[in-house]
Amino acid sequence: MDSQMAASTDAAQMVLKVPFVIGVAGGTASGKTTVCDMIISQLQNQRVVLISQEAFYHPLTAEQLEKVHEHNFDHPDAFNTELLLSCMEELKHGRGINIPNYDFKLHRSVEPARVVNPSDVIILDGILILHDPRLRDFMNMKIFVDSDSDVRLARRIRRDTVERNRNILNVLDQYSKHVKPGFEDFIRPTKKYADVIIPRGADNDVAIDLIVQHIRTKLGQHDLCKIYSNVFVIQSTFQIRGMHTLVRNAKTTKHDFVFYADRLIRLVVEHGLGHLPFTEKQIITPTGSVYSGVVFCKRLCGVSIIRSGESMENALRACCKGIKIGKILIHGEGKSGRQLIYEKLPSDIASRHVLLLDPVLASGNSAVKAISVLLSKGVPESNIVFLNLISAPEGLHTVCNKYPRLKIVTSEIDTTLNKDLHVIPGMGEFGDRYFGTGSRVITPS
Ligand SMILES: Nc1nc2c(ncn2[C@@H]2O[C@H](COP(=O)(O)OP(=O)(O)OP(=O)(O)O)[C@@H](O)[C@H]2O)c(=O)[nH]1
Ligand SMILES: O=P(O)(O)OC[C@H]1O[C@H](OP(=O)(O)OP(=O)(O)O)[C@H](O)[C@@H]1O
Ligand SMILES: O=c1cc[nH]c(=O)[nH]1
Repeated sequence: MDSQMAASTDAAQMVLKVPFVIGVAGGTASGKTTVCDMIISQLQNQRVVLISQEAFYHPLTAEQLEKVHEHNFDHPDAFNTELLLSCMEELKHGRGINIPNYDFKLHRSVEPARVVNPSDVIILDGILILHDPRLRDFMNMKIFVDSDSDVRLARRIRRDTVERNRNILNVLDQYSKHVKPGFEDFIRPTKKYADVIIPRGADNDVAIDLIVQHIRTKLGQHDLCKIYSNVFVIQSTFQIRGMHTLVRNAKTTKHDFVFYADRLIRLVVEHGLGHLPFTEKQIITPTGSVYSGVVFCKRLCGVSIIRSGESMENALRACCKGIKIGKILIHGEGKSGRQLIYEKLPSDIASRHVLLLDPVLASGNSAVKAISVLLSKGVPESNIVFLNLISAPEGLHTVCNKYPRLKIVTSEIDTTLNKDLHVIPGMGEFGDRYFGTGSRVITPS
């Protein structure tokens, strides 16, 4: 494969929509299926697929079939988790799959297999769906349906005797031998992995509404924001797209570039300030009424990465009167080497929240170096908000993996980097265009 093809394949991988995966666990007859159905029916205009862990039961051997009443269907070993993991890997990469069509009477899968197409949302449900850490790693949201055990037993008896035609004594025998111990030993312990625990199962409309709202928000976000909860992209509008169209255009004059870059920077700075802590305050308005408001965080400072980061200082000063701004100069050596050349930072920086300024996040090497300087001065990682105009996925992966507690605020996430580590589509050499020092146009490789 030539380098151009390799680059475009990489770019295609980057733009591939990663599904939002939800795991729904809970004891037998807790109402998992009903919760999933309610979520699906509320996510009307999304491509949603439900995959039940029950489809992945190992088929019973002839010997096991003879003693089916003694078989433990409530143990993690009863499931072919390796097969489920490989199915999830395929779906994650946008490829359709066939999953077993498990027959509960025959205790094995039957033809035809069920075809599952790539989807925006994948819901995995099952008693032990949160048990294997590798499966949990696929999930963006983990739910545990927590219903009263007496209610669950009553539902189970009704379901197995009325709907599945089973003998009540066998149902009770299976419950005390396997179902209850399986719940105590393996299912209940997975509750601690859940992001959301739904008490009263499907009767809890409020919890289900909140879950659906969260999923809708996540679906509207860039895939990287689904992966990294510390990445924030400012809400796109036609106005913002229009400004990006101007600054990204190679033909835009220096004057216009500076004008529109400044407008975008101002928006990013305002958004970034919104991530600082506030304290509540009530004031009296001229009408004599009480207004319940907030007071801005006072202990903050800016730090710009020279030279492009300095273009963001004016916007920060315009928003925060008299703010202290430190500087860091980093020299790039080859593709990954970064050396600190100079730093001048407020002496009490360790007790401040820091807005780190750099309009372009490319490989992330400069950012990692600058952040390590801040940490070495005693700034807590969670006190840093890194502000960008554009960010490449590679840089976001690098910074977020190394520093998961800082926040990154950006106005757009680009597609990829080219072999020279320029952001694609990007806006070229930001510093040269802003300060008028160059005329080089970067060609996509
Ligand atoms: N008797 C019997 N039980 C089985 C078999 N296969 C699975 N089970 C039981 O099915 C249960 C798993 O399904 P449940 O969690 O009850 O399924 P569900 O219908 O999705 O439950 P909710 O949606 O939460 O109401 C386990 O407790 C197993 O004991 C089988 O072939 N025979
Ligand atoms: O994520 P990275 O791959 O490290 O690249 C990003 C760095 O590149 C740009 O600076 P540049 O080196 O062009 O210097 P300048 O600001 O002086 O123009 C940008 O302002 C970042 O500091
Ligand atoms: O595309 C890029 C990459 C690094 N720095 C820039 O200014 N632009």
